[in-house]
Amino acid sequence: MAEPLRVLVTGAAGQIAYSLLYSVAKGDVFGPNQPIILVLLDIQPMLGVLEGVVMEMMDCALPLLREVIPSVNEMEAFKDVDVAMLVGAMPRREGMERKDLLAANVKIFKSMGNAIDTQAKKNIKVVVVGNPANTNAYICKKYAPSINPANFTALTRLDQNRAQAQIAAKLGVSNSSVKNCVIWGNHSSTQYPDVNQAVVDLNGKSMPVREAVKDDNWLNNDFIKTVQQRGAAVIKARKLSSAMSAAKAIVDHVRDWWNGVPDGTYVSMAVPSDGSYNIEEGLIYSFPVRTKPDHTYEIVKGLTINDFSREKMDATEKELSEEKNMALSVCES
Ligand SMILES: NC(=O)C1=CN([C@@H]2O[C@H](COP(=O)(O)OP(=O)(O)OC[C@H]3O[C@@H](n4cnc5c(N)ncnc54)[C@H](O)[C@@H]3O)[C@@H](O)[C@H]2O)C=CC1
Ligand SMILES: O=C([O-])CC(=O)C(=O)O
Repeated sequence: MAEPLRVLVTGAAGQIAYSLLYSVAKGDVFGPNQPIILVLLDIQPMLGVLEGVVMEMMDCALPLLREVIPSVNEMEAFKDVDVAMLVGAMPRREGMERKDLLAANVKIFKSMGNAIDTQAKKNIKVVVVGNPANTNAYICKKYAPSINPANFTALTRLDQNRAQAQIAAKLGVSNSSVKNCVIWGNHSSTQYPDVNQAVVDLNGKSMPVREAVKDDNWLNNDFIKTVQQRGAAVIKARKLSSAMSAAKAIVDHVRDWWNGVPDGTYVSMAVPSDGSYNIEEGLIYSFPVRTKPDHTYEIVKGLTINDFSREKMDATEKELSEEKNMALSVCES
């Protein structure tokens, strides 16, 4: 069997982690032959809850789980980490936008960037989940200059899954029949869910989603708004933000990054822009990416962008650029 991977989950006493940890520990991300050591980081006041989570992880008696290490010490927790799932941050409540969390959360990611820079393995893979996820990932990357910037990503897979599920429900097909829905930009209400490249398997035949749905008005209006506002709708209903679906999306994101996706398909991840599609370089912007079995990815280039898409891609870029400037001034103050 392979050497154990050291996987860190922050916010480990919180609600997303409670759905995430079992899935990671039983092999849904790294596969059935990869043992793991789980490091669970939270803050001092949550230590009691964290200890309960550790007991439960132990009581699952999972074959791949070699060790569970609770921690409230950031520097210790990041030591030699291979993969970090950065969930720990304040969630929003009803009526807030995710960027309203910026002042409260962004300093957490500055401090984690420092810990990654000095403690983690140099090829660490990071997914930021805590909101505002893209901008927190930008700050984390900035404060870890010794790590390849491409190793910092933020989660927009939940948005992709939401888009895919809306299309599948509209067409009455299984979720797995729908492929290549793209999320552009920020994990916020300006994100642009784009089905122009998406395809669906219908009666054994692959066809463009637009052709199958035959309702451009729905695709260009209600569909986009539903995906953009889904997080807020869940908060309104549950009085808590999405947790089960967020955990599932983290599993999907890291599994596909680690293992690669089949030829001809791609997934959405917020990654540092390399200037593709004229998006400001360095911003953590959600693009379609092709992941590969060597744990790397490339942004899918050359997709046709019409005027409708361009306007929406630019609007979400503008928001990210503004968030970046606000975050930098918070971190420098
Ligand atoms: N990107 C995405 O798709 C999604 C992002 N989120 C975001 O994920 C974050 C976590 O959500 P929940 O688990 O529901 O929140 P929660 O409040 O249930 O748990 C957050 C946990 O993080 C811990 N924490 C706070 N500061 C920390 C620090 N410096 N180091 C380590 N742990 C720390 C808290 O003590 C708490 O246990 C929120 O910011 C939420 O908005 C939620 C859903 C989807
Ligand atoms: O909406 C929120 O605040 C939580 C989140 O990011 C989501 O569910 O997409």
